[in-house]
Amino acid sequence: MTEKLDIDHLRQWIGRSTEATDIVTAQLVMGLRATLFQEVGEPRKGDAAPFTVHWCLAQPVFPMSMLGPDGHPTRGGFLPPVPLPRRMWAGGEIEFLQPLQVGDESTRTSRIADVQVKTGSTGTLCFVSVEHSISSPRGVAIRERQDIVYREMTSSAPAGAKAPPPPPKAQHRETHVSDPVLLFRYSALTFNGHRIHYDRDYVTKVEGYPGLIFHGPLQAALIIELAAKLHGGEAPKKFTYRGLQPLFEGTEFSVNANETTDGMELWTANAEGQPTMKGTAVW
Ligand SMILES: C/C(=C\C(=O)SCCNC(=O)CCNC(=O)[C@H](O)C(C)(C)COP(=O)(O)OP(=O)(O)OC[C@H]1O[C@@H](n2cnc3c(N)ncnc32)[C@H](O)[C@@H]1OP(=O)(O)O)C(=O)O
Repeated sequence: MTEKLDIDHLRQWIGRSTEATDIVTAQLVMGLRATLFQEVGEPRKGDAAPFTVHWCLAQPVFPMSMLGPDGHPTRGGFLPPVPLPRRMWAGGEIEFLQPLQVGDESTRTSRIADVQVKTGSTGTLCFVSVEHSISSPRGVAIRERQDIVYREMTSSAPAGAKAPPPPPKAQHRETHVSDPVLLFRYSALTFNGHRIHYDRDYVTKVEGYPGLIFHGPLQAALIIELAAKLHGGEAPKKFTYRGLQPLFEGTEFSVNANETTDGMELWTANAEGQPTMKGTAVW
């Protein structure tokens, strides 16, 4: 049973802000490269880190006694106390201004930008948008908006679910396997205690999904790295993305790109070739 959503109360969180600082270490860069299927190498001070290393930096650390049932910090601190039980990373927009480097001290300033309730095909959704600005000693490195969605506990497939369309064709495709060890490594790198990524009993019996869920930011990170690789190693100026459906453990998945007149359309897809996250990159 879900508590009633008091949107006026939740919107009082808009404008709250927080700041945290961390250092881009060579060890972190090696771990992230390995998790992004890149050559690990021997990163040295001043070497560029993977483009989304900031998602591993200065993550909130709370004692075990302050965690909620899903493994995230109890809501109602920086994030509003949304009473819907199932949290997901919905999407966002990132502007890359300059790369973070090994040895950088980086500060992230975060602000709750919006809280909205919507009705989707899967039930009630509450979106919380958080804006972040990430700086390095050379100035602002990244600006982004992250959309987090909280979902009610619905039983099954979206109402009126139809047969999926044919999988989209890709000019560029990389395939990997969504091994639970990969998910565990990314949870560890991001100090993300969310049980849906590593606790199979919890994700299937409590949240009702068929298996462990691949992180949204890990899909986005792989997409961004592919975009940059296809564009001479340069991160897009702007990347806008949205999670469409969960990607589950244990299957092959792909990272895909099509060049367009303005940049690239990119997506991750499950073993059936159906997109699970899609994004647009412009340079
Ligand atoms: C880290 C971390 C957690 C994770 O990584 S969780 C894993 C990654 N995330 C996902 O797998 C989410 C995949 N997406 C979905 O499952 C569905 O898209 C979702 C979010 C359940 C919504 O599906 P619905 O079918 O119920 O929604 P509709 O398509 O009918 O849309 C209803 C309105 O909501 C807006 N909307 C939908 N999706 C998004 C989105 N991704 N971002 C922003 N807004 C979205 C849509 O535009 C509709 O709005 P209207 O104004 O047109 O009504 C961790 O926890 O840390």
